[in-house]
Amino acid sequence: MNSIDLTTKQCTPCQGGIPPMTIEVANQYLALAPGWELRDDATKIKRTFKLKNFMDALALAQRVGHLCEQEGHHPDITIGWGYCSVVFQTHKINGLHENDFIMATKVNMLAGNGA
Ligand SMILES: C[C@H](O)[C@H](O)[C@H]1CNC2=NC(N)=NC(=O)C2=N1
Repeated sequence: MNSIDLTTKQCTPCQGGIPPMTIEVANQYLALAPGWELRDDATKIKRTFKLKNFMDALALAQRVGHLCEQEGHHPDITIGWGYCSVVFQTHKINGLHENDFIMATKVNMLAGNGA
């Protein structure tokens, strides 16, 4: 599991009709996505990036948004002074899918090591 580089994978369309990832599997995927945490009974993942000010948070949100639009898998993003929080869920299954973790690792790569 740890040897898989999710950043080399693409999001695949999720049509629903499959069960969401179990918490056990989600925890294994989390090991590949440093900084991300499970939320809402393991139906979502979240990471909050700290930035220097409001405009840097806004800029990160824009960059994350463009990346996610390219992949067709979209986050909920919240920004404020000095932070940008990113949440992923696969809506069709009201829970987590590998796509969410692919995006988490791609966002990590884009954002650098900001915690
Ligand atoms: C049709 C379209 O591909 C889907 O509605 C996509 C769009 N972006 C999405 N983004 C996220 N985060 N979860 C989804 O289930 C999702 N579904």
